[in-house]
Amino acid sequence: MTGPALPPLVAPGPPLTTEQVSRYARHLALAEVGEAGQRRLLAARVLVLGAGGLGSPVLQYLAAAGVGTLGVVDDDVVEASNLQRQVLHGTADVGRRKVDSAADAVRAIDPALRVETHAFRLDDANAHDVLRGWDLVVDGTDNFATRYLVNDVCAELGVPWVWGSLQRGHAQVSTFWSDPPAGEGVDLRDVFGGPPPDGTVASCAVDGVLGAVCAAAGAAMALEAVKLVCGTGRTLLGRVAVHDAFAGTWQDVPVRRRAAADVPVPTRPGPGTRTGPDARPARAVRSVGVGAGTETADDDGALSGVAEVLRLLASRPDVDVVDLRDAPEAAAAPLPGARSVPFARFASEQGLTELDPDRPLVLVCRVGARAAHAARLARAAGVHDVRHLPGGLAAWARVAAARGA
Ligand SMILES: Nc1ncnc2c1ncn2[C@@H]1O[C@H](COP(=O)(O)OP(=O)(O)OP(=O)(O)O)[C@@H](O)[C@H]1O
Repeated sequence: MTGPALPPLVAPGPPLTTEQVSRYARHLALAEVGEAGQRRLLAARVLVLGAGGLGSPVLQYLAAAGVGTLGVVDDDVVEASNLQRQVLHGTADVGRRKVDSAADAVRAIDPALRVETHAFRLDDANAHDVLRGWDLVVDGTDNFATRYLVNDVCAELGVPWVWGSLQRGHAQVSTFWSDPPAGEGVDLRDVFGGPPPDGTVASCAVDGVLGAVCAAAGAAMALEAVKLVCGTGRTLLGRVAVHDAFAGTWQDVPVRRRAAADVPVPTRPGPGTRTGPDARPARAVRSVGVGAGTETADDDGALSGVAEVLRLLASRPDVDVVDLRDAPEAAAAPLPGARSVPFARFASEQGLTELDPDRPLVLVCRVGARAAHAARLARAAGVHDVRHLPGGLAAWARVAAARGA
């Protein structure tokens, strides 16, 4: 499945100079970019939110690609613990404002580019002013409040935006545009409803993140920006690309515009939620974030605890108990009797079509978010009896550790 062919976001700028012909020779050799595409890139205004793990590769590749005006918004300073993945910054930058370090890095790549820095936090009060006037927004921030703010303000302004999210060895990337010139408009609320309740999703600081996953996801986000600016290839509009770095896989999860009747709990005025591989109405959901940074929780089918899963495993051989953890997570505290299907595979089109709609399904993961999201996908795929374990297998892992498993 691919997204719609979209027209270019940006009109071509002036003819290329001799220097530019030389610098962008490898782009010019590509029919998909060519001279017109390069002139569009040079004329483009792209705002990058966050100069951290995702923002670093995004800014590097957009600068190298010749995006003429780059905006950078970040209110943070560089810390030593950032250097493992925030490759825009070096040891000498520790303590500097990230926007200053990022601007220097962009200018080192190409001093001819314009860089606009905003060393403050994007919030409700300034979002319209900050996001207005850009051709495209690329969000490399790390929190739900900012993502949903960006989603809703971009929808109001009619601006497309590229989203990325990371956790541990997972990444998710997509393009959202509420009212695109071709294809169906979708936004973040179509995927996850709304932000999760506070404290339900662990941060990267707690959960860790593999540094190079930022590069994989950030490069995918930069690619989205290049395709949108040039009107070339197929973007991820209507799909979420789900990367499992430990498994070495990329999967596509289709996204559909939510039905008007499906109303979630939005943080700002707006319609409801809907996702999944078909157009049947989803159950009312409230959303949260996933193992990969974002998932959706669902009150339906919630099991009471690990003990209930163990009882089902012992007494109901007809129940399909699926462990959605990655192989390393599951290996640390295996759940005997459960079938292992890592979340990215489960959520893929192939994974969902392999489900038996008439077999009761129980979904478990590490902290509960992936299982809740997978439950929603499984129901949308037609499975009648789906249950999941809020809170995940953390309690089971403690038991396994105490037993010396
Ligand atoms: N609303 C916001 N406005 C401006 N910048 C933001 C906003 N929300 C997040 N950011 C920035 O987005 C970046 C996210 O990157 P990342 O998570 O890799 O970095 P980090 O917050 O430094 O990580 P860690 O929490 O591990 O120290 C951060 O630099 C953060 O300051």
